[in-house]
Amino acid sequence: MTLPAQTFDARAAAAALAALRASAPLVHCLTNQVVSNFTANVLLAAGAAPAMVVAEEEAGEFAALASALLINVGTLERPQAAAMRAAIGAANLTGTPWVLDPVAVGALGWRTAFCRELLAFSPAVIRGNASEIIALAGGTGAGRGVDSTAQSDAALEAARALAREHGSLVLVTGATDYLVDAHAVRAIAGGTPRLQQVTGTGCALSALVAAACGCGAPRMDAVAAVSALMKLAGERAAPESRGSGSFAVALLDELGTLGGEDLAARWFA
Ligand SMILES: Nc1ncnc2c1ncn2[C@@H]1O[C@H](COP(=O)(O)OP(=O)(O)OP(=O)(O)O)[C@@H](O)[C@H]1O
Ligand SMILES: Cc1ncsc1CCO
Ligand SMILES: [Mg+2]
Repeated sequence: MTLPAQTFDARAAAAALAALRASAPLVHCLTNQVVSNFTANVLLAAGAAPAMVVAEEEAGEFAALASALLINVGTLERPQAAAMRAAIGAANLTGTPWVLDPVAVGALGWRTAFCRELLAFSPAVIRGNASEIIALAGGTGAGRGVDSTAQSDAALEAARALAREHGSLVLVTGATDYLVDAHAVRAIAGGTPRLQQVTGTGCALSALVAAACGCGAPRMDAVAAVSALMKLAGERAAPESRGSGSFAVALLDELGTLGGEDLAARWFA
């Protein structure tokens, strides 16, 4: 049975965001072609340092010296799959935490099998929408392409099963984000549906999750912090913008401006 969700610790998250900004983690991104540039800009805005080192010949070398690694299968192709295996292998040898974003898992067979194979290599965090998390855990969660057809709370059982089996934290995103480990569920509510009208906000959040894993703060607090940061940046950007284009720009501005004290003021009960 799923545990009742508690709200997250906004003060601890605020401290974790400060630690992220202070440490400027170097995030190695093996991500999809659609969101690569946006992801790099989101990381920079939040105070991290992005690097997209994509060749199989270099991916292991770079993963070994990065603060954290992001694996996102959104536009997976065979050479990229080889680079991902190399990067994860090196990351696990050197203790670099890595994050899995299982884009469109459940909707497509090859990437579903690939992501299930990767679970054996213990991702620090799995971040996906509800359909992806349900499918990754073995359920019938096929979304509509890269989009979820389920609400995030429908994926809580699946998230807990993944957390238990693989020792990962799982962040299921949606109107409420749920951060799940084997013992607890923390809810981060808020944001704006506008976040779904710009491609790659979830993918870029997964990169921020990697930054959170590489910043030295307690992992649960740091991942909650970046979930809350994306939600609050969306809330602030929405009224400043005229449509998707200006929303994306305002979102980057807000990601760079908001600090831990803003998270605490928004969510501290
Ligand atoms: N209905 C909603 N209301 C508020 N925030 C939302 C809503 N749906 C998603 N979000 C937020 O949008 C961001 C992306 O989450 P989403 O679940 O859409 O990821 P995704 O489907 O993987 O996105 P993408 O594949 O485009 O990168 C998260 O910050 C999430 O909290
Ligand atoms: C639109 C799209 N197609 C493959 S990956 C991606 C980015 C959002 O997940
Ligand atoms: Mg996604």
